[in-house]
Amino acid sequence: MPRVIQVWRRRFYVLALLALSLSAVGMVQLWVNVSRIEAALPLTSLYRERDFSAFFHDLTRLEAALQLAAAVPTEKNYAALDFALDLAALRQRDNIGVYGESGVEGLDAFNRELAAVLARLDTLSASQPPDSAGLSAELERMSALRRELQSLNDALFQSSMEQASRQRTSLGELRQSMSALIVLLGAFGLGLAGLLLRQQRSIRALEQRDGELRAGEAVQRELRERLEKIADNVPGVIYQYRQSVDGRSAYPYASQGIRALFGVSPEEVRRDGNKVLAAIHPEDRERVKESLLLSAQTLQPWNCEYRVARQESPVWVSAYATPQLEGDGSVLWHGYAHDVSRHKAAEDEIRQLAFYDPLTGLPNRRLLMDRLRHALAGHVRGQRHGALLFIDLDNFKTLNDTQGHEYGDHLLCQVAERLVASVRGADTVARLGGDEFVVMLEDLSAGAREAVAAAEAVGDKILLALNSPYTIAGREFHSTPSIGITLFDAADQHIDELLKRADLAMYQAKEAGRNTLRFFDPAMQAEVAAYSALESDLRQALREGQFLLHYQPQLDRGGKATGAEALLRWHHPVRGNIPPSEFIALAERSGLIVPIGRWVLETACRQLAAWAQLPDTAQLTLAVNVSVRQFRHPDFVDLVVGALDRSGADPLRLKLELTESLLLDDVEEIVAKMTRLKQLGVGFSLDDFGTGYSSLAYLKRLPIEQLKIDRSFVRDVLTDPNDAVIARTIIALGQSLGLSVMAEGVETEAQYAFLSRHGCEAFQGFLFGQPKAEWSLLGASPAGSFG
Ligand SMILES: Nc1nc2c(ncn2[C@@H]2O[C@H](COP(=O)(O)O[C@H]3[C@@H](O)[C@H](n4cnc5c(=O)[nH]c(N)nc54)O[C@@H]3COP(=O)(O)O)[C@@H](O)[C@H]2O)c(=O)[nH]1
Repeated sequence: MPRVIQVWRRRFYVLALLALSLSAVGMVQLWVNVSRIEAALPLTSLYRERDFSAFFHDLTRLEAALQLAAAVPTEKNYAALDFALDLAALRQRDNIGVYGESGVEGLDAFNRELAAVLARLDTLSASQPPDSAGLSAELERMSALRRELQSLNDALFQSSMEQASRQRTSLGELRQSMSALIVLLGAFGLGLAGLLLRQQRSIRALEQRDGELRAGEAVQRELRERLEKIADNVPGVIYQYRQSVDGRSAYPYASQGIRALFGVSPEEVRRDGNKVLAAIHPEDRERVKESLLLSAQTLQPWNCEYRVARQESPVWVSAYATPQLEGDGSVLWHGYAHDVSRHKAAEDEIRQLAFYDPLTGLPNRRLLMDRLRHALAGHVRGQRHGALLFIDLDNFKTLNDTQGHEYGDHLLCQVAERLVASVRGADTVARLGGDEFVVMLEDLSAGAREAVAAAEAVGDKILLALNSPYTIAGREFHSTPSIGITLFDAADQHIDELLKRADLAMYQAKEAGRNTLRFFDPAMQAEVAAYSALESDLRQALREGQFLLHYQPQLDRGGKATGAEALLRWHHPVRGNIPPSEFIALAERSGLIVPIGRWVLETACRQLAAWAQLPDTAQLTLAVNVSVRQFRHPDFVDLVVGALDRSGADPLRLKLELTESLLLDDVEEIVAKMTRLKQLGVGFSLDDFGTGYSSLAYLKRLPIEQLKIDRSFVRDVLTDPNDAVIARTIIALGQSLGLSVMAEGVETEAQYAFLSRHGCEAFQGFLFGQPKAEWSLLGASPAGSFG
């Protein structure tokens, strides 16, 4: 086979194969230029190559015979030449119509060779002598043969051309059918390849899906195991609970926690959930059932707290579950339940602390106010009355102070018990603090008169109960109460005011001689209203800076100024100057004394620091009044320290005036606070000495340096022998305790002389100067002497 054809064939196959395989993997579209390839189709079957070699063989033979006849022109050689010619002509004749298109080229070559041989044959014929008859005949025959060969050759050429033309036609047809076949094959191959590809893809997808499914299953298995592990390890139980339409219940799933919580295993309740219900405290069981039923009906989440009965103490369980309606009508809850006993206990404790008095266990002020608010909200205006009884023990502070706190605490607890025993279970007995109790009576009666009678009856009962002797630590003790009563109905919306009314009535009872009860008199209402108005004015005064300080000089026996007392003044924008006696008590009761006292301290310290800059005032001390409530405030020491620091005042020049009433409460804490301030250099003076109750034992322990004789004794010191004795005793007491004694409210020279004669060393009063806004206005001489 010719090389070119072989190459073409190989290329075609390789190309076709490549195209098919590319198409099979979906990478290229099959495109085959058939017309190029068809030319290289195996035409060699039509190519009679061997026939041409036979021709050339004949020519070679003819050539040889020719050469021999030319060289040796014998008859024999001519005969051989004749035979060679004959043979060539014969073969030509046989093969006409056999050659294909490519055979034409071979035939051409053969004819060119043949023409050359025949030319030489003509030359040979012309060179032979004409007398050789046999030879001439032979030559004649050869010429005829030559002509025949020539014509045969022409015919052969013609036939070859026709044959070639036919072959071309059939080749064209073959090309077309081959193209169609190839296209068909290509298309089929493409389809097949696509199909294969698709199949391969689906197999791959299936394999992938299978892999994913397997992986998913593994993940799910792991997840399930993990969830079960979590569910079994969380404190509490995670469950599914089903209630069927026929009333049966079951736990299709319950974590292991169900054992600890309900004392049953998950297996036990898988088909029958009643064991869990049976474990619920009998008092809570119905409530649990009802709430479940409601959840099933409404398909709302179920949230319930209940107890699980235990031999020791019940366990509080908090359960939460969301219901889901099943196809068969049953309800399936997915839920979680856990032990909340500790939370409950903590809640109870917090509630107890927030709403109950730790000493007596009675409701505190907060709970009382809450119940009062509810009581008012529940009442229909004018239809039912209630009553508030404000109870204060008459001599509690004395008892507490002389006998100690424990004794006082015992008394308070016994009072609480007696109060509770004196009223109905629905009524409220509260302790506000200290020795103050409040009893709230509800639903007394529709009519005010009957309500008054009912409240009075309870009040009398309480009076009687609290008057009975108490036994504390084996000793008998007597205590009496003062009771203030006020009625309320739905019209009363201001619970603070209700308490104020009862409080005021209680003060009326105190003023009426104690150990009695008083009803709030509507005439007191004006006072209540005035108090309320004053309170809000005080707040405004603080905000708007309506306060100022006045200074009253304090002198030594020689009349030389040693310092001053800072006295608070309130310049009311409408009412003008309001004296402290009219608002200090209210400020104390409302708690406003704390911010007001803070302002006084800050201002006084700044004044001290300013005086320190001037020679005339640099040596002066400044006394500042401190109320009991202010001193008891936990931040009091820090407040003083802060005021000194901020102003730069010398602590040695600051004197705090405390009242005896301070000593009625928690002396230990008071001593500790005073000691801390004393260590900084701050001095203390005991104001209004002689008017209250002071235990000498405590007095000795206090880091005070001065006693101030109350001005009520000074006022009548010359006319009332008792006051004179008191004044002299205080002076003597001070001397024996190593304390200086100051007489306040000194208005006359005679008072001054008397007190001075009996050893009083320090003085303050109008005799030396009224309180003034500035030191310069006080009229002291440059040496600081007055009068
Ligand atoms: N907690 C605080 N209490 C304060 C403060 N400022 C004053 N007060 C207390 O108010 C009460 C009344 O005080 P005030 O009306 O200022 O009366 C003082 C003097 O003006 C008055 N005084 C002084 N000398 C005389 C006198 O010769 N005769 C006379 N009739 N009165 C006189 O005495 C009051 C000072 O008393 P005291 O404080 O006991 O030394 C009064 O209890 C003040 O303590 C404050 O900032 N905080």
